[in-house]
Amino acid sequence: MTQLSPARKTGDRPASENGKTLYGGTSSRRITVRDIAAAKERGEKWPMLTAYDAMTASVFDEAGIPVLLVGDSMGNCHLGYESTVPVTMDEITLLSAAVVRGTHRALVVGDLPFGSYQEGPVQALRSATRLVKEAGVGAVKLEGGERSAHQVELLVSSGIPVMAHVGLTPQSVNAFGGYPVQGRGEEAAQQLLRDAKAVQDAGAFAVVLEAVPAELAAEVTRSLHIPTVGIGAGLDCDAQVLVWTDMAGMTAGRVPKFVKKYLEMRQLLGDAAKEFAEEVVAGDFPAAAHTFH
Ligand SMILES: Nc1nc(=O)c2c([nH]1)NC[C@@H]1CN(c3ccc(C(=O)N[C@@H](CCC(=O)O)C(=O)O)cc3)CN21
Ligand SMILES: CC(C)C(=O)C(=O)O
Ligand SMILES: [Mg+2]
Repeated sequence: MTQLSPARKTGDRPASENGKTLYGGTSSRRITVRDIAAAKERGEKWPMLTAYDAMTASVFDEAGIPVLLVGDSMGNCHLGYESTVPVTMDEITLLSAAVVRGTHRALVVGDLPFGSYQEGPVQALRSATRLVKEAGVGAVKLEGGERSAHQVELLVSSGIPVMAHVGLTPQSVNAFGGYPVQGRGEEAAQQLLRDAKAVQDAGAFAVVLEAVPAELAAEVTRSLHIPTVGIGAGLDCDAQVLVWTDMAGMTAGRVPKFVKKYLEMRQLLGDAAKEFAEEVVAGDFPAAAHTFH
């Protein structure tokens, strides 16, 4: 039998045999936040990737990735900005709609961009409502722990599932002065625990832990009943997320230390472009098979 997901530590049969796992499951209906909660109950780990267009999203959907994040990392990965800070609601809405159109099964989460929720719960609800109505996302994500708890509460009570994001919150790059690891030292660790608890209490269905020591992420994961989604947060989170252009080796320049490259896409695509160019220059393309008469 092909094992689509690893057997659980208990030595049970692979959870995929019942057809209900997030990754490797056989159900073709769209995944919901209830499925995410059930996975934590089963102790099942799951993968999440970013996506910024329908074509790439359909590849990940067909590969069985259960949750796709239309990250504001589109700013630097896709739109040529220096950071995520300039990304607008128009940009997130346009690309989120494309990702929803490209998928059948994945839960699509739209990232609320910088400036679209910081004014308060009412602004957050206006922005999140737009993403749900115009793009069709199943959930939204926003950055911040205690400081964003009121926003999370109003969205959730209005019927919009929220993924929170604590630790390194890249929209605060100008305040952090870069992208340093968070939660180092007793005081910072206690603050991170309070942040994670605050968004759980406010009703978030999951929380991203970015760039925090593995031991602290493990402690947060043990103390919450909602799943933690790690990025640079060690092995003991319930889920793992990577920016797709990073894991595919497509991102230009340096990538964070927590990235593993599963493909050298930049190199491969560049080689293909050069081969096409050389055939054109040499008069070898198009051949008979690509020609009408
Ligand atoms: N392509 C891309 N990948 C990402 O993971 C990502 C984005 N863009 N844009 C938004 C944020 C920014 N992120 C970043 C960017 C840099 C580091 C980084 O270089 N961190 C240092 C940590 C050094 C330390 O404090 O010890 C590192 O060396 O990894 C981390 C996260 C994560 N997000
Ligand atoms: C790195 C993930 C969690 C994110 O927020 C993004 O891609 O924008
Ligand atoms: Mg983001």
